[in-house]
Amino acid sequence: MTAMNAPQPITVTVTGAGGQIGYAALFRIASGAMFGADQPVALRLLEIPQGVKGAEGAALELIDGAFPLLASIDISTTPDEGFAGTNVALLVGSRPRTAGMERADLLAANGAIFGPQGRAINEHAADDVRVLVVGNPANTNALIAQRNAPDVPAERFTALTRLDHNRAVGLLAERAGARVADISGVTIWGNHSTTQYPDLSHATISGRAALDVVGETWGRGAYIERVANRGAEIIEVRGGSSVASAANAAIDHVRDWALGTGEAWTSVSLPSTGAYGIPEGLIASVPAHAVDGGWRVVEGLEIDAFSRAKIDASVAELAAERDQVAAMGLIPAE
Ligand SMILES: NC(=O)C1=CN([C@@H]2O[C@H](COP(=O)(O)OP(=O)(O)OC[C@H]3O[C@@H](n4cnc5c(N)ncnc54)[C@H](O)[C@@H]3O)[C@@H](O)[C@H]2O)C=CC1
Ligand SMILES: O=C([O-])CC(=O)C(=O)O
Repeated sequence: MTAMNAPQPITVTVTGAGGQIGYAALFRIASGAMFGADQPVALRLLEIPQGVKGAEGAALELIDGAFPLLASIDISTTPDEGFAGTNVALLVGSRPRTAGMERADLLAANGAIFGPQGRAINEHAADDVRVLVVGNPANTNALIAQRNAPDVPAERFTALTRLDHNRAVGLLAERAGARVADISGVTIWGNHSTTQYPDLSHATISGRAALDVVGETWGRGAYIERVANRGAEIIEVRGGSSVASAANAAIDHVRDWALGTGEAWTSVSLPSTGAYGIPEGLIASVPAHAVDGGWRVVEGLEIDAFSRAKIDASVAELAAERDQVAAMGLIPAE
């Protein structure tokens, strides 16, 4: 018997769907991990011609998964089609850095991807579209997409620092011999890069100050380095960059955005409205609750001198990236 009031499917577009993170994410989205066990999803897989076979293969396997919540699968190679009517856009596909490439080359190559994608989202996505950028350099790619989508509210554009957040929580739990569920109040500030600041100042483990449990020497020293360089550690050990944990974090991010965080907070890269001294417009990681389908930055946290310097350094990197892409004409003038 068909359910009488089955909800309409939520349309999710995944770019780079033929790549590794796409492969790890699609099956979990289809299984209900993103919106819950009662919410159907329609998947749109957006690839470039070179990657389309990977997307086609994933689509064949999605059929073979016989997921009851999977309403449809469409594959496209143009952003206009790929974002048509989309409610959630996961921008995973991007140009990885290759040997000899300067950061400026990477920013230019990605500008050529995220500018047109931003414009296509502006023109063709659903009115309630929510965007999560995973492809690196994620924060600045998100800025490029957002600034090319002037009709979409700026706060609908976010970048992934949930993987950094989850790493920070996981490594703290391991060190303290605690359960992840007993940890709260961890924050990642700034850029998804090695300048990020994993901040334990307000974190607790079973109600005790985390810095008292693990000690300041570690919590404000080796811990920060470990979290900030975890991506490189994974590459060294696995021989390839994080895939399943990145897909997991992207799903956590969208699930919290859609369903809410309750009392807990998480870390999200959001367009700044000036909170905590972060220049307006930069897409920087902050502590946030999700309430009624929107992010609310956690207010009133005390920032001591150590934290201030760390936040400022990462935010300065974001400002420099913004200035570079502005100089290249990849974001429209203010
Ligand atoms: N923010 C974060 O925490 C993390 C970000 N990443 C980043 O995620 C990105 C994807 O990683 P993987 O899936 O492992 O890479 P991958 O190389 O396996 O897949 C990327 C896919 O994107 C496709 N693609 C490239 N340009 C595209 C475009 N214009 N439109 C649609 N598709 C396009 C490629 O054809 C390829 O299939 C990389 O930029 C990586 O650095 C990875 C881990 C964590
Ligand atoms: O470091 C990389 O290349 C991939 C990445 O963003 C991460 O693992 O955090």
